[in-house]
Amino acid sequence: MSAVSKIYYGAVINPETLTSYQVLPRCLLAVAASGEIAWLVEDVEDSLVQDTLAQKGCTDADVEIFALKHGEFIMPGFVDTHTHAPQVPNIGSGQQYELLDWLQNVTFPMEAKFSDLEFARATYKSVVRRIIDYGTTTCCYYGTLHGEATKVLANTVNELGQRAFVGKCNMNRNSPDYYVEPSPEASIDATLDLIKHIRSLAPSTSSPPLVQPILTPRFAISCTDELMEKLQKVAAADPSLAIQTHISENRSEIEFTLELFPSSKSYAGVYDRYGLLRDNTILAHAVHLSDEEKELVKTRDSGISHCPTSNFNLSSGVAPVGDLLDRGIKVGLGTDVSGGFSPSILTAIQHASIASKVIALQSATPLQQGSKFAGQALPIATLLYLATLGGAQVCCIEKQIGSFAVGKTFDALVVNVRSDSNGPPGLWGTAQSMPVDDTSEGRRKELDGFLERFMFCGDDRNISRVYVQGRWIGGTSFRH
Ligand SMILES: Nc1nc2[nH]cnc2c(=O)[nH]1
Ligand SMILES: [Zn+2]
Repeated sequence: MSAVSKIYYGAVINPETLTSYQVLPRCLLAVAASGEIAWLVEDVEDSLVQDTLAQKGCTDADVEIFALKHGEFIMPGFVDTHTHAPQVPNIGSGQQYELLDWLQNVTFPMEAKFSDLEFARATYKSVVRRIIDYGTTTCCYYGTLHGEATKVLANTVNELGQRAFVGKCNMNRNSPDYYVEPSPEASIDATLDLIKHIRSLAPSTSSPPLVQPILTPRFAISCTDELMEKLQKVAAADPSLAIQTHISENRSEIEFTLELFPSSKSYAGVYDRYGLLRDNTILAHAVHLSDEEKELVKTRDSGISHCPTSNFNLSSGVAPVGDLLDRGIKVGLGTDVSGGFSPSILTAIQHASIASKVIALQSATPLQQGSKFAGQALPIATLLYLATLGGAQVCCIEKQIGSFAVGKTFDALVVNVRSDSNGPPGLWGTAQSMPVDDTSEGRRKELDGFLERFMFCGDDRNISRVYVQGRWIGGTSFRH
């Protein structure tokens, strides 16, 4: 690890498990020039900061110290495990449709426009900029079916410094004539070319690289058997290559999938048959999986991207996240723009909470023995985990990001709930002055309250700084 280049002093929120997180009102955290966390001391009184720095061999002269104000805190950046960059211009339109009609009437016409590289350049620049400023430090992006436009997306992400997985859609059937790949061969050639391009972007210093390729069969409906066989070969030849797709989002979609693949018993069975369910596979939605499919997903160690905003907006249903968690399946959050109408993971957190409450309200039976989450409202700790460390697990990068520990990289947000953030009024309260109860317990309680209110009524105005790999890349205080 390189020498310490920056020290942060102040309140830190650090996710630990699905049911716990650390609330650290006075933390000293050191970041190395390489972007890794060099050391972290959890509880340091103001009067002891200089002594602690001296003990760690740091003097004011050689490192920059950023002291947070009262009402500011640091937390890990958000992980969006599923979104569609080319659909951002469609946000807020088409909510009258369910999935299959929405794709035909709203989504495919917009995605087709990305054959124009100038349009792709201008749109992706503003899309990625906005997603960073919303606090997403790692994002799993679907591009369009166009290889060249998806290279533009990958280049843009790389230039703006976000951590991401970027894939082009494989889709050679059940799509309009103006927006479909001509053959399985053409689909695979463009995919391999994109993978090569993205891997060539990697600077040799960061491991894993900031931007990684991801195999992206749009969904089973849009891929012929022949294309699925070819995708299987690409995946088998490259076990480190991540995979993303949609699964079991909408009842008509499931019915059609089973018609198209009559030899598979289930939707998950289709992907499994083609070797596409593995530990680095991200499955978006999983609203209507059978128990047998959930067991298959668990056995393969694939992850689920829970996309509650989209699931409500396209009337797809409510994913049984508590049950998935009880089964030990990895779960993260996804915005699924523009099925979802917000690119903010904060909105996904809020809707994940509401979704879990809808399930809890509908659960007629008392909790089953051994179930920790099913049928219950998800607590703050779980929502925080899904948005950060859970998402990192789904992407198989939990050793690098998702929480703060020595050796992990500093992918973080500075959250500001002070009135000078211009954030939502609900957050103002006493954040400007000193804590009402200036004891260690009082400070912890207050910080916990700030976190909860940020998660439930905060927005991008409350995110003043966004860091990826130690580098300041966005937020309201960032000069664009
Ligand atoms: N929500 C959503 N589901 C899909 N299934 C196939 N394509 C899509 C898409 O673009 N969005
Ligand atoms: Zn999607």
